[in-house]
Amino acid sequence: MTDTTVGLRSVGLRSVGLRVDSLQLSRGHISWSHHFSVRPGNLLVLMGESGAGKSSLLECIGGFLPADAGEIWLNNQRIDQLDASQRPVSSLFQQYNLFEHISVAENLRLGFCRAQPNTMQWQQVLQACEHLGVADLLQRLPGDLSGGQRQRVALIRTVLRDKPLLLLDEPFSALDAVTRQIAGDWIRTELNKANKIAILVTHQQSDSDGWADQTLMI
Ligand SMILES: Nc1ncnc2c1ncn2[C@@H]1O[C@H](COP(=O)(O)OP(=O)(O)OP(=O)(O)O)[C@@H](O)[C@H]1O
Repeated sequence: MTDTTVGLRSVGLRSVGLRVDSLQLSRGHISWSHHFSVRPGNLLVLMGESGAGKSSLLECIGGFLPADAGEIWLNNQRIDQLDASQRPVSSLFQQYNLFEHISVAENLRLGFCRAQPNTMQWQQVLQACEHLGVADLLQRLPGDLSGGQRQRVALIRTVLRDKPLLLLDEPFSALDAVTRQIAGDWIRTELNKANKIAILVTHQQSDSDGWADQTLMI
């Protein structure tokens, strides 16, 4: 069994933020035990070799893989017993989750309640699109985008949704070095602005060096 125990001492058992408490999960004959916490506004970078269980942990926190034992608390609410659709979590998985039959703009709107962002929320989306270099793609279908463009669109939707916890599974894997830097800096800024928490899976030590408040190796 792989065991990750970090952070609880520094954050204490305060109820704000994310607390993953003696969480046990398994896949086939592999099992993991996780015990850590993350403060509001902070970014936890999750690293480990291929197959180590990084995506499995995100899937469990997101509600797509049931835990065998333990609890997950977010801002004073126990969330591990909620269905995935009810968890206050916004996830970016490796497949990017874009709907192919609707435009980029419509995909971005889907991140918001009844697909109707208010004026301020839509303004933030448009600013993010400018900043990340996808503003001229809004009327295209996802199938007409490159892998890196799709990834940035999905990242914008995931980060700007009105959810306090972001799960980002290799969000920069299709980006060149310059765009990666811009995207990482942008995530950091958005976390600080909205006091959100993010768990970001990566294979690059430089992502941890550049943006992490804490790093968890599994
Ligand atoms: N849907 C599944 N059904 C059964 N086993 C799975 C499933 N998904 C992953 N696994 C297994 O669980 C283990 C952990 O996989 P996981 O995808 O969590 O690792 P990872 O650290 O995210 O890997 P990578 O860096 O390659 O994305 C692996 O041994 C993998 O083969």
